[in-house]
Amino acid sequence: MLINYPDFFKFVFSHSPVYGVAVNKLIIFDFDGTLADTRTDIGRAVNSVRTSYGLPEFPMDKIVGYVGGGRTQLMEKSLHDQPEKDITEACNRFTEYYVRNLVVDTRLYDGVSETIKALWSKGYFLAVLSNKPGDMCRKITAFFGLNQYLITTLGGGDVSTVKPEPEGFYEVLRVAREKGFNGKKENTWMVGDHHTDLQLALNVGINSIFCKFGFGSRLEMNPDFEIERFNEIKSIII
Ligand SMILES: O=C(O)COP(=O)(O)O
Repeated sequence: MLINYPDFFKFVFSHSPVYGVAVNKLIIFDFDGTLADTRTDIGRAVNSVRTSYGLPEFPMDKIVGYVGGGRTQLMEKSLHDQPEKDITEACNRFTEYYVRNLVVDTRLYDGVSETIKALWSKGYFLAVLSNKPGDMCRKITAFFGLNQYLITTLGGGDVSTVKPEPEGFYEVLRVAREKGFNGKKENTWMVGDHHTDLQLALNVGINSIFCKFGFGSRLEMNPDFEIERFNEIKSIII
């Protein structure tokens, strides 16, 4: 692996208590609709499942409205007109297509790489907590070169529940503490585009930032902050 030395030293210094820099912020990002616009690739994978059952394709915007609660829920909603279905089998068909086509049209939103790097350079602990299956999430974050900045990337299947249940958050917190995070809940942020992200933040008592550029819906949830562009996170947190 090639080490970028200026970045490496920035990390060591900023994450080392020896140098007296406070290591006190944990920022947890949702994935779909927050870091990446994954709509088209998810949509194609869903339609591949529908056609495998002999069903007509759904328009993308309809499918996008079903994303957010993880793969099982996505399959249940996307096959609501197929009475005879085995959801486990449908999930397998979805996975089989999607793992081979994870990053065809998927793109990071503007400012994501640069902002993640800036937050990491400050010594903050960064993590991804998604309802998307964890192995798929990690493949995409790796593809975009984000893994080096993340203490962990957790998704569906890594813990037994999905957001807004708090289990995934507590696992991220455990990893962060193990790596030296010494802050409190008021120094912890959930950044997402979906009501499950905002509900999770409320459930565990951390700050929330709602990404208006994403494709999720906030429903009746009230985030602490809203952003139009990803890089606005810097002015809120730094
Ligand atoms: O795949 C989903 O259902 C949603 O994934 P997300 O939590 O990263 O938005």
